[in-house]
Amino acid sequence: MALPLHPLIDGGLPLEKGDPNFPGGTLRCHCAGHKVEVTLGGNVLHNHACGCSKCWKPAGAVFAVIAVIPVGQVAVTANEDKLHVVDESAAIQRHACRECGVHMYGRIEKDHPFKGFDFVHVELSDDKGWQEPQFAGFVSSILEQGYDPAKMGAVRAKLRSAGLETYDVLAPALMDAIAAWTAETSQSRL
Ligand SMILES: N[C@@H](CCC(=O)N[C@@H](CS)C(=O)NCC(=O)O)C(=O)O
Ligand SMILES: [Zn+2]
Ligand SMILES: [Zn+2]
Repeated sequence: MALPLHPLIDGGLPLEKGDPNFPGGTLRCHCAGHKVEVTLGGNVLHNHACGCSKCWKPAGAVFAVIAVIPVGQVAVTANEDKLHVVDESAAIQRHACRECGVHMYGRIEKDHPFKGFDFVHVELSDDKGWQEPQFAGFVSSILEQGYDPAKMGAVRAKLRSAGLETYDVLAPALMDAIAAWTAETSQSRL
């Protein structure tokens, strides 16, 4: 059964590994001209598939592929005036191109365990060597967007066959980091 999930996951297994010495590269939006460009000064961390409704996905994809990178390694290098924040009330302020809708980077401005990291989609770059997706998160969230519940077993099996363990929030190491941050910040407020 063909089960398209995302071009980076569908196109041949196992996933091509990233280059540990990769120096970074440039992300470009989908506009034909006057593309928004974001230059990343290093490789990404915690790259993963995300099934949530808020992350940008290419046409036809069920999952987004999204990673984090320190804010200091992110620079908008062309056509910044085309960017707008998709949802000002979200923790992650997703800066998208007004014309093509592609999310160029997401930034957290409020107190949050991941503040200091930006969220980016490496598929917007032609450069090779980006860290490959490490796991699939928010998998059950695809149902909230109308995905057929009968296909969930096949979706999880396909993700696992690509080497991506599936979680309904994030992978344990990230959940631990969030919980430890919550404990630390609540104690400091006592
Ligand atoms: N089930 C919800 C989950 C949304 C969600 O919590 N997304 C995660 C992963 S990207 C998040 O950290 N969101 C924060 C935000 O969007 O600001 C949905 O699909 O909309
Ligand atoms: Zn665009
Ligand atoms: Zn998401």
